[in-house]
Order: sequence, then C-alpha cells, then structure tokens
Amino acid sequence: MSQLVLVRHGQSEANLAGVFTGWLDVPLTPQGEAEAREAGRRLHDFHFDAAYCSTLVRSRRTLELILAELDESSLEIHAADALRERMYGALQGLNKAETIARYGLEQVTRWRRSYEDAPPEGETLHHTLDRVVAYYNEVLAPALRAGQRLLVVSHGNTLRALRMQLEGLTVAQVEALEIPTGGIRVYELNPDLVITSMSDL
Ligand SMILES: O=C(O)[C@@H](CO)OP(=O)(O)O
Repeated sequence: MSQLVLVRHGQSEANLAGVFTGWLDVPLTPQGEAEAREAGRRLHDFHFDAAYCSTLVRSRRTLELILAELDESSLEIHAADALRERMYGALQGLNKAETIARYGLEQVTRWRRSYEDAPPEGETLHHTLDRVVAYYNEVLAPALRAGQRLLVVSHGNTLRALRMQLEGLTVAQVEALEIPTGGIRVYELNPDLVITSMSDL
C-alpha cells in the first residue's frame, strides 16, 4: 500500500506580516520552525522512501526540520519549481489588510481564493493546478505505483490545487478550502492509485 503525505510549510515571515507571498523567498519565523518540528513529531510513526519540496526556502526548511525530527536526514530531497506557491503577480509583497482597504474584501477574496480569476499578472489556481498535477503525474505517481511512501512539503494554494485533483473537489469546495501552516494530510492509495483512505493528522 503506497502512502502520500502532504504538509504545508510552517509560518513564514510574510505570513506573520500579513503580506502576499507567492514566489517571494522568505524564511520561516521561529513559530514556523516550531510548527515544522511539531509536524515531524506527529509523523513519528511514519517512514518515507522519498521526500519532495518546492524550490522556496520555507518549504525546504520545513522538510529538513521534519526529516531531522524523524531521524531521516539522510533521505534525498527532491526540490521542484512545480511545487512552488501560486505566483501572486503584482500582489506579491503587498500587505493584505491594506489591499483589502484599497480594493475591497470581495475583490481581494476573489484574487485569493477564486479558481479561475487571476491576481493581476499572477497565476490562476487553475494554472497552478495544471503544473502541480503534471508534476504529480510525471514524478509522484510512478513512485506511488511502485509502492513508495512519499512526503511532500509545499504551499497553501499549491496544496489546495493538488487536493482538488486528488479528492475530486468541486470549484466551490476548493474555493472554501483553507490549509493551516504545518497542516498534514495523509492518503493511502492502492496500486491503481485509487485513494483508499485520507485524513488530516
Ligand atoms: O501569500 C500567499 O502566497 C498565500 C499563502 O501564504 O496567501 P493566501 O492564503 O492569501 O493565498
């Protein structure tokens, strides 16, 4: 039985400051590092064959802290651009509260959570889904078919997109889905990659 564990990185400096992040490469806060270690502790019964993160430092550091907690620091890390956060375009670096004050909550909520509306010069969640699902199909699915247990540390919107695909969520469901920093989702899959169980840890 193969296993896929998805983890959102711990709190970043931009999360703490309430700033749109996207592809900005910001570090974890001390609380974010603690959330990563806590995720590692919650995963203490798990063993992984391969570990994946994005090419952004908050994702990689979270993965390293989890592996250290599991005494699996020797596991090779695969870092991929395809697992990066949704690109937030012109919103990157802007304060979220100030952006709401300027453009209104309805518009900002659409930019943040809509499936098809792109933030100015940014990616739609639909586009993020296309690139992350392509990575799943090309890299993760063959390893899962071989019976491996995979740990993937990625980002809030990237994981919303991947969960939409894996769990068959509707547009309304993915638009309402919020994933906390350090949040863990566990899937078991049969050899045909049909999900046989899924739960938050
Ligand atoms: O700023 C971002 O890149 C994301 C995740 O931190 O924020 P939001 O939840 O607003 O999409």
